[in-house]
Amino acid sequence: MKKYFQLDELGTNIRREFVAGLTTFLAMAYILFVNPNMLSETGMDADAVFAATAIAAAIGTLVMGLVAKYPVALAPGMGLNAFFTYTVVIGFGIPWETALAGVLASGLIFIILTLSGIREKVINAIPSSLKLAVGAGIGLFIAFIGLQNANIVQADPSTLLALGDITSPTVMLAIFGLVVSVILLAYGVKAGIFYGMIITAVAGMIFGLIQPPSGLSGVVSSVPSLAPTFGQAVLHFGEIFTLEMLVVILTFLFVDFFDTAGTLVAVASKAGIMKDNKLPRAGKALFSDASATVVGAVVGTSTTTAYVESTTGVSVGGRSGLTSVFTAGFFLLALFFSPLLGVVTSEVTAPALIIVGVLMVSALKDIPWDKFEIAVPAFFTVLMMPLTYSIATGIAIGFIFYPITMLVKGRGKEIHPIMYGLFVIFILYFIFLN
Ligand SMILES: Nc1nc2[nH]cnc2c(=O)[nH]1
Repeated sequence: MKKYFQLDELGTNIRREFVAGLTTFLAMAYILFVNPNMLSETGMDADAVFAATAIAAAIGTLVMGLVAKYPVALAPGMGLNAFFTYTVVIGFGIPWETALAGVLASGLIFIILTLSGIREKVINAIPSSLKLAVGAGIGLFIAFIGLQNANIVQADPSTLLALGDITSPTVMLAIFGLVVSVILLAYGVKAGIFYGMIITAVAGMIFGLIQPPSGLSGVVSSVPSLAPTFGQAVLHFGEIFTLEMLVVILTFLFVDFFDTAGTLVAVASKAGIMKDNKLPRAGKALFSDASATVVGAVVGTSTTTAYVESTTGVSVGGRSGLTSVFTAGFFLLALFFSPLLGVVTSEVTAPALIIVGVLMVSALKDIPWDKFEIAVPAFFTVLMMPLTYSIATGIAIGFIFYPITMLVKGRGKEIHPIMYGLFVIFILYFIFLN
């Protein structure tokens, strides 16, 4: 096992990979509750979606760990589950079974794109400064998710966003967790984020903000049935051949493509596994991601994708695919211990998400801000991710500016032809999206 995962070469060990796998799992565990909650608004069975979420995450993450050997975990994405629920099913009135068939189609197209090597070529054509910007933007995005989940920031009718009610006990618990985790990390404790989560959960139980598990039934439960959602995507595959579904499928494809590319680069840079600004084994990592979407659609969930939360595991030392194998194992275990996961509330995970933001924005220091032609696309890439609540939209806006500023500054020769292609595709994306 040590040899297969090259633990010695990567300067890691089984214990550290285990803590990393558990940390990533805990940072992502909220999806086990958020996803069924959201998708059930379409009429899907919440218990089946819970099981589908855990199974899709476990299989996708296991393949990523074993085949691509990346410390990257996967689960149904928060951007695309919202698009699936609120735009496709509730907005367009498309039945969830057909929408799920659309997810399946996008996953299959992805596999074809990956096998043809197109995805890998696109990722490698992105200039290093924009790759850094993507990583930093994802950092802001994930910190924003954390701040929002913990209600440290909240919606405001006049300014869109404002500070939340920081005197509310649950918000105070999240802030307590944040301060504890920051102090542990400042002292150099590698698993500071993980210990911070445990301390926050225990404090939450002591102060009555988190329900402690009671008795055996509060800890273990049977695996919910997948029957209501399993295979519906396949059964309804014949319904995707409409113009409306074509737009839906292309959106699934587009968002997943760039979200995954940005996330893989961000996590790989953080883990120090990028070589010459390129992703080693990129094809395998992309294939793992694409097949996870297919598995997810078949069992009953919207697009499964590489999670930015994987950086929490990397930040406690996770470097190899073994981290992912452990994370996958926890997702499988979660199927049996679903009541226990109630302890991992958003107040417990929020500090981790916010601190990961701190760690990820460090990429900003390597962007040449004194070069206006780079500063502009990098700035929009970073800023628009949290503001539009979409990694893919941030990338699209930033990448539209890149050839414009580079050409005007007389640096046209340095632009990779693929970046021109993306310029056109992103403009078309915005035209047809609206
Ligand atoms: N990269 C990524 N990470 C996430 N974490 C939660 N949701 C998402 C998502 O949609 N994309």
